[in-house]
Amino acid sequence: MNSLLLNTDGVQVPQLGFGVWQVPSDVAEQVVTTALEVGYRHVDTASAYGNEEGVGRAVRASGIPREKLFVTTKLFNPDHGRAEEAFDESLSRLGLDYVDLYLIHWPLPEHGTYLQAWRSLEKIYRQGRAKAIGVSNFTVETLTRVIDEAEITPSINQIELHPYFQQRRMREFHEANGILTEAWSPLGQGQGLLGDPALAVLSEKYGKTPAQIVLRWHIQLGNVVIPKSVTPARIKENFGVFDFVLDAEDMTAIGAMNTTDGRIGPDPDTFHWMG
Ligand SMILES: NC(=O)C1=CN([C@@H]2O[C@H](COP(=O)(O)OP(=O)(O)OC[C@H]3O[C@@H](n4cnc5c(N)ncnc54)[C@H](OP(=O)(O)O)[C@@H]3O)[C@@H](O)[C@H]2O)C=CC1
Ligand SMILES: O=C(O)C(=O)[C@@H](O)[C@H](O)C(=O)CO
Repeated sequence: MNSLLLNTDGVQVPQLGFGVWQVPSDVAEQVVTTALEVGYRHVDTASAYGNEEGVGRAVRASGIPREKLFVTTKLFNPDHGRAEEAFDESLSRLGLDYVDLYLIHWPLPEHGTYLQAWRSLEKIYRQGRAKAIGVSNFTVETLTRVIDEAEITPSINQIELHPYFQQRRMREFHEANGILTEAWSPLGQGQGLLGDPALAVLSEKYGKTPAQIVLRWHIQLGNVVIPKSVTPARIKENFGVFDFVLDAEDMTAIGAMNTTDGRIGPDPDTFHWMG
């Protein structure tokens, strides 16, 4: 399993993780248990997903030493002004003493509260209760403000990223600032992308499924990647991406799949969902 170094105190993140958006808490307990049995060591949840309890139960029952696991959760939008309390509530639902990564879920630029929230995350980090801190859905503009005005640069920005929406500008910005790019909806939510004829050609060439081709592309780009599945065979399939390498020509071919209107999820500049 590949790991990437974060910009904070030598903390490493397993490059392939397991996402649990839209998974009810009891199902999350089952599928995280399956994922940990398959070999995943990194789980991505959020307060907004309503499944931190199930994730925590699976993590605690796994028998895997806590330091070998990487658990991420996120500060939900209505909690920007009470981040320390919200963090305590997440820890308590997870039943853990610390998380490996705590993220601001959305920047909500019109509310102007993300810097205040970030200062609370810095405090949580200094207390050792989050081994690393980062953001999600931040744009060049909102990230620049954090970098310029806060003391700690976010270690990761988790953003929508898949072959139809490749986020080149954000990836370049992250690289220039020592921030890791983490891809959400990395399989395009399993919709049209996985049936694309270009992926069928590569699937045939490498003897790998379209999902494995896409995940391998993310790995070779240097993204942290967190596919979600509640299907045991797919959970296993998505982990099978470390035994082959896409050649440069095929990386370029997937690079050419980018579209100008490929976004599936909300636009961070205008998304103000309060739950
Ligand atoms: N920070 C943020 O704002 C956001 C973060 N996220 C995070 O990213 C994670 C992943 O993103 P998500 O939106 O869930 O979408 P993904 O791109 O991971 O796709 C998940 C969908 O693809 C299907 N699928 C999974 N594996 C395969 C496969 N091998 N073959 C065919 N279909 C497959 C799943 O079906 P099934 O489950 O039925 O097997 C599910 O419907 C989330 O779970 C969450 O942790 C997501 C959105 C926003
Ligand atoms: O999954 C997440 O982390 C999200 O933020 C999304 O659910 C997002 O809120 C959304 O897509 C709502 O439609």
